Amino acid sequence: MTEAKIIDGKAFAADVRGRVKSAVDVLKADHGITPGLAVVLVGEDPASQVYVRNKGKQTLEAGMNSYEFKMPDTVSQEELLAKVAELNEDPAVNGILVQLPLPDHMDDQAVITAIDPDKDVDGFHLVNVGRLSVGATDGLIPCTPLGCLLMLKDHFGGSLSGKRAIVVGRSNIVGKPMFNLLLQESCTVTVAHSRTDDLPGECRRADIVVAAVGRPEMVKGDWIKPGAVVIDVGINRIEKPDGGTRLVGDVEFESAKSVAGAITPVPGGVGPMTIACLLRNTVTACCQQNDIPEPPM
Ligand SMILES: Nc1nc(=O)c2c([nH]1)NC[C@@H]1CN(c3ccc(C(=O)N[C@@H](CCC(=O)O)C(=O)O)cc3)C=[N+]21
Repeated sequence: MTEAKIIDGKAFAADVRGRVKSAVDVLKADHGITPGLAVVLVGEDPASQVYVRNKGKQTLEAGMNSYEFKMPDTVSQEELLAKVAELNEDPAVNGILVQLPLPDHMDDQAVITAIDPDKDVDGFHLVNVGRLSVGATDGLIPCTPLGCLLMLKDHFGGSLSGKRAIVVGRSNIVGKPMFNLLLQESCTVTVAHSRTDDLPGECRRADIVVAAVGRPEMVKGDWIKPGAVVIDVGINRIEKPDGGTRLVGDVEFESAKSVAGAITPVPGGVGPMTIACLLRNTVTACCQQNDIPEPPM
């Protein structure tokens, strides 16, 4: 048995960002338009600040405009909604991302609902959830599932038709949209979760395993069908024996690697693709708002 191919999400994401940049160049040269992404961060969470900084940096590197708004965690929901309303009306802003989770005194769903669905580059608005579930072509697709799908299609040379897929996890931001995307690609899809009977047995039937449960190293190597493709969405920070911390996924990488046909690592797998797809969605949104055909990405 040969070892799995390690899918290099970092390299793949750099490639997607390159294609996004080429699309941005076309929009600038042929239409005089520079896409803009607004990111709103409420509070001082250090990890969130790092993510927001990376998003801003990569947005600029792709040739787009980046607008960052930091609000203290004492801000009221009304003030945040007023900011969202202002960004909805601003023609320079094609995409709006409000970093989640919001502080406890705010209602995440109410804030998402306030975003113009056509600027909702996270794809979390109910209108985009609905568009995805009916297979509409004008929706914005959540970045993490979209990144997973791009890696899977690349691995299989374009078509996933007929593959047996399992999504472990049923969240609104990964599990459910991933189910819809795989179904649309004509996979036979199982959605498993904490109450699933015989989760190892369900996983062993799958040609494609997408792990998105948020439990460190839960999916073991002997749950994987030999040759299956494993996409690990988890990003869990765990304590090392020496007291430091390290990042692990939802899959036990070492044992899965010797069984799978291909596997994404953590870090360097799905994470970088999430940000690349955010930039891609911003270009998609910009083209739709300006009635311009989307350059190939
Ligand atoms: N409205 C909203 N949209 C989001 O998309 C969103 C959000 N809120 N809140 C926070 C989470 C988290 N998130 C990540 C994106 C990239 C990496 C990433 O690139 N990770 C790298 C490095 C990880 C590290 O070193 O910490 C990797 O996996 O290789 C991780 C996490 C987007 N989020």
